[in-house]
Amino acid sequence: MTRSDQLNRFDRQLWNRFIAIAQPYWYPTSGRSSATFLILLALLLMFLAAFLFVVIAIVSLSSQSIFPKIFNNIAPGLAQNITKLINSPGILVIVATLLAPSIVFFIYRGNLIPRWRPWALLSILLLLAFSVSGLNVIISYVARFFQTALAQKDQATYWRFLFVYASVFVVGTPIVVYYNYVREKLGVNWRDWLTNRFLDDYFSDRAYYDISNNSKIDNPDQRITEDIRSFTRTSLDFLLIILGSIIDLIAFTGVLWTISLPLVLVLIFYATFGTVGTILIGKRLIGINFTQLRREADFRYGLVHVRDNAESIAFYRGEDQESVAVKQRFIEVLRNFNILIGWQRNLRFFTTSYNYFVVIVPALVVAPKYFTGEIDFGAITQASFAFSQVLSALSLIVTQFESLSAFAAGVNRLGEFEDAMITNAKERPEGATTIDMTIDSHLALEHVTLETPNYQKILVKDLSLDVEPGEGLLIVGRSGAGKSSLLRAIAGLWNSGTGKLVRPKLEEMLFLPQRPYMILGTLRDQLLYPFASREISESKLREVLVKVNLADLPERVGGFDAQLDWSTVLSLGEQQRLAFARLLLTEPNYAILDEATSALDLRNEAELYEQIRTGKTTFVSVGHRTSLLAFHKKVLELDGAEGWRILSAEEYAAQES
Ligand SMILES: Nc1ncnc2c1ncn2[C@@H]1O[C@H](COP(=O)(O)OP(=O)(O)OP(=O)(O)O)[C@@H](O)[C@H]1O
Repeated sequence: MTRSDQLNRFDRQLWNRFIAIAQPYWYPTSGRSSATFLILLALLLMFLAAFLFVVIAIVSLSSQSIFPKIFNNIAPGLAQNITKLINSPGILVIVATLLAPSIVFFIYRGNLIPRWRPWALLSILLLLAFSVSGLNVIISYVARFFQTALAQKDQATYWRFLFVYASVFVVGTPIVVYYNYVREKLGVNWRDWLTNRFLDDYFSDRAYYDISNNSKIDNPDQRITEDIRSFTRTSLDFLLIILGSIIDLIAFTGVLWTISLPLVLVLIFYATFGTVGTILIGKRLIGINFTQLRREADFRYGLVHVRDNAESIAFYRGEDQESVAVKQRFIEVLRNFNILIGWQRNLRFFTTSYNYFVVIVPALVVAPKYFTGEIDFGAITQASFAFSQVLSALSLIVTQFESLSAFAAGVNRLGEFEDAMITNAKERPEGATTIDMTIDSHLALEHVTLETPNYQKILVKDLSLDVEPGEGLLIVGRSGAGKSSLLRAIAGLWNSGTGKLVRPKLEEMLFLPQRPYMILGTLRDQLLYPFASREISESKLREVLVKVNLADLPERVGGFDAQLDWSTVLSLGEQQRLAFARLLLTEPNYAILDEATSALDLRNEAELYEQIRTGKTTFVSVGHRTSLLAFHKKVLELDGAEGWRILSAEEYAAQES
């Protein structure tokens, strides 16, 4: 089965992924906990329905006893029905529906109390959802009464129910407004929680680095921003749509049943036909939506890439090519989008005609009853309304299929991303070995064979060496020989291969990568990076800037709290000197420098190394210049064909001269 076939389906994997992402906000995931979670949710619904009944009963009975005449005019029979229910065994069901969930929630309180906020918001939201559905039922009755009064020219009843109609809206407005507000609020809280969880996973165990090398996971940025936002929003929307549908189904099937039984049967047949038809026509949409999300993200990334590399592109005058490349990505977006709207069109042929017939079907079935005088005029409108309500409840898949398929695509993207972060994303072949890592006070490699992460190429074979404190090692070799890769292995970024690596804790080492890295932040943040919480006085910062020949920098850029786009404002050499300033402030035991002075003139380079040599720091450097020999005792030469040699600095200098 191909990957896109897998994405095309509503299946168990999709459900498991959905639960794995959605559930932890509400209930911890482990073992069979998703069954517990779903049961708790169902119990909450039952509890709220019973609770709402109690509230309505109290309000109705007390209104009836205070204003019996008005109440019986507006809601004939309501108080009697409630009293009948209270006096029947039905009351036991209601009491049980209130008690059982309370007991179960009490038993599971350990897992629920820390998550009280989402559950409280959800309870309010569900109560409001019940109220909105209840309002719809009330409106259907009130409209029926005043339309019948209209047809019968019964003025008094007409005005009375028109007034009731208006009052229902007055009560309904805040309910509907708050229903939407609480839904958004819960959506935001959930997004907040889920985004932070994904960010934590993304930054732990260097998952962001491994994912950047993982060809399956495109555009993690979009997954964390857009995909999570639409996930939380749409999940809540679906929950409420499903719940609303169930309530409507129960309430309006009752209404419909009292008007016409055949209509209920026609309805069930019609809805089943619609659902099956929609799934058959629409199932391709999930895969197409998945591709659409990816293409949109690729297109946006194309533009971000141009922004990040604006100067290089401008020097090369690469506009034409960049524009073609970006437009090509946009063409891909549109190509898939055209397929998407083609399938949406096919689906809509079906759903639109399906929806048109909703108006005709009840009229066909109910009108003869009106002509024979079996039902009143208002019942026709009420039947149509109830029919369309129940039908849309039963046709959930028909009406929601497009958004459901987009949602499924989003769930797959997030699920895949989460799997990659948790399993730590390295695409390792079966039986692949890794280099052992041991923490000690010195740096040493014992019989290390280092391979590229995908195990396609051996970079260096059976390498053993020792870098004692104060000694210093210079790694040389032609371009592509594996010098930077060896540093990556020391840092623990790469570990494909065999052998043993001994090194101090990472806190005692500082790596300066080949391309100086400038963070988004102030000059002070820049200097303190990556240990931003240290308290270092401004005079100390100035002292260090003097040492790296950047004494005038604070004045030039507007002080230590200036925020600039540092990687464009500073020259490459200035960025390298700033990186050295970090080194001087951190004073690590080992400094690992990957051509960290390549953009500097010889004098500046020598001065920087000199500054550090006076401290306690030992160097491991990669570089091509023989001038660096003065600061290192040993030289490791990689020949680019898995071989290596260790020489003293003097031997290497003699060989080069
Ligand atoms: N993420 C990666 N996956 C697979 N191979 C890689 C990856 N990164 C680099 N390589 C390959 O590993 C080899 C060694 O790369 P490395 O960056 O260590 O070279 P280097 O000796 O530092 O070169 P230079 O002096 O040009 O910086 C190269 O052939 C490179 O193409």
